[in-house]
Amino acid sequence: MKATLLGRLALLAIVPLVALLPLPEFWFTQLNYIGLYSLVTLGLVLLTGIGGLTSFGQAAFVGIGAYTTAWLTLNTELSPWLTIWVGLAITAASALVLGWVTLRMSGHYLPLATIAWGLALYYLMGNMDALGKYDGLLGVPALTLGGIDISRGKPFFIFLWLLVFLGAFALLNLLDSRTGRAIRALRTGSQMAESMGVDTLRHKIGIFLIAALFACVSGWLFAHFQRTVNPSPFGLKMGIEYLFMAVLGGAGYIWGAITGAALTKLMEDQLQVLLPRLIGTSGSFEIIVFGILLVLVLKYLPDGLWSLVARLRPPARRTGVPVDGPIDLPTRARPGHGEVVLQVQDVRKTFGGLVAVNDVSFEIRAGEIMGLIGPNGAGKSTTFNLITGVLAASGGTVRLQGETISGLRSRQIARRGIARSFQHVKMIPDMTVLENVALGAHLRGQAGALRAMLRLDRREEQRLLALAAQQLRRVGMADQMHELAGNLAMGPQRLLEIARALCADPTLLLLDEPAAGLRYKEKQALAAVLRQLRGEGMSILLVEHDMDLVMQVCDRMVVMEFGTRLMEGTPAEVQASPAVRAAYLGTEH
Ligand SMILES: Nc1ncnc2c1ncn2[C@@H]1O[C@H](COP(=O)(O)OP(=O)(O)OP(=O)(O)O)[C@@H](O)[C@H]1O
Repeated sequence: MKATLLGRLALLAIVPLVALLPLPEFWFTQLNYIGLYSLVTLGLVLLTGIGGLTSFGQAAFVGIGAYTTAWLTLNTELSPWLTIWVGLAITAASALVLGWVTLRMSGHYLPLATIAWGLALYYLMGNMDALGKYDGLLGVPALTLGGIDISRGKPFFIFLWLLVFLGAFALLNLLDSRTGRAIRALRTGSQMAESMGVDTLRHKIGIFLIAALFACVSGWLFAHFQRTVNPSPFGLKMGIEYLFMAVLGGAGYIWGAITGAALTKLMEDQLQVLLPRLIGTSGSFEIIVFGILLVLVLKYLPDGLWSLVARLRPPARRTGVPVDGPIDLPTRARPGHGEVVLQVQDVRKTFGGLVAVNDVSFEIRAGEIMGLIGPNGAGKSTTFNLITGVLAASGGTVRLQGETISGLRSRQIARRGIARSFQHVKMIPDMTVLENVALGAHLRGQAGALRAMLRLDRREEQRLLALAAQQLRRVGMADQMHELAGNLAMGPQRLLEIARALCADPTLLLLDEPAAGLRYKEKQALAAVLRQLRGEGMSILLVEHDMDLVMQVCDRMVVMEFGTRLMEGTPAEVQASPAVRAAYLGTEH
């Protein structure tokens, strides 16, 4: 922590020191453009590289910041120090509306909507008399601080780059937090994050908003730096160029944003001189080179140039937040041993004409492991998805401790005390095991994005990480907590999912084929963990194909066939049943 803080202070101190260097004015102008681009790409890294949402419309948000301050300072007495807030408010309102409409839909709606948005705003700026049409607005006043003009040269350089670094630190803080883990989970699709209680739509809109606000600040600075605004720097071409900068630098890395912005600006300048000379005619040929470069980077270095630097550093290891501190988080009231925890009553699911689950009923009691077995296509996963809210039931009721949960969304069900694992492990490979597990504790914290950015979340963060470490010890993975999750073998990956689910302090644990892909020893370790959890009073529903494991650990089991409940009984009763044997062998019974 201290090392990080010192490093950041050193970076901030370097800015005024660089300004003291006897560099030609031209270089400061270059660095100023790089800083302005970096502010936009920082937001894009969060949005696209980390959140997995593509926007071609960031230049339009830059335009809003620039035009707002230009128009207001030219037509009213407002100081630029006030117009920035107006620009931010307009940006926030447009980003919220755009995000709210498009982010609810999956697929390519956001990229398409941002293209439409970029084009619409470009033509709006170019056609409004009040905004000077395509000539724009001239004579934007200078930005002054204490009577000093800070809108050009070295003073602008210092102000701008301090903002760039502070913005980068805020984003780094954000990513290293409860909200940051939720944001990083967005790329894996919404199912896993929602089952941890994350409101994925809110988080998507949140990062879209943050990226737009970063772009707006860049536009505000740009208007006072250029002293004039016109639509061309805010068009779709520039929107694509910002995306190129983020991809080139490394869309998953905060420092990749600055790297990409710097390289693009420097290359652009060189190419604009060199290419017309080589070709013998003038034109924007650099765009062709950028296009080729983009293809090459995506093919050979999909994580961008910064990934080369990131590879040199040791795997992420948190030293700042101690993981053995007090946990001190509120816990759920536990049901008494033998009390009914889950009641599945006449649950039904149809897909068109197919009845995948046909009026199935069963109960799970506190402190027992219930197996849900059956041949392929019997309806186990569908039943699992009906309980966890991934699918809406066509009929029947599911109750958790007497409260009806059917019809609720999966994050609402998670809040009520059901935690789950996935048939195909869902985790974030470039986060550490500890961070992945801490994602399971999402609902046990409250700190939001702003608190995280300002580092006011440390007490809570310490508790969440201590809790994650405790659950990792519980499943025997204490030694691996600082490894990258992507490096784990299948056995530990399954245990990671169990530890993550346990972080939610669940009343009921639902495990979807946890033994799939495990070797014998790993299965034994899994069986030991399940028995230990039952010993601690946990109720577990186990959907599993591995009969050895099921017979070893389950107290009772429900057997399904063709969507219906074939029988329910102890492992011995199920094993002795001719009907079950026939179902598995595919013979008549
Ligand atoms: N989204 C869906 N749309 C249409 N049919 C579906 C859908 N999901 C499942 N089904 C069908 O419902 C039936 C039950 O499938 P389900 O995946 O629940 O079985 P399962 O017992 O979990 O099988 P497995 O052991 O192979 O995972 C199957 O016939 C399957 O093809």
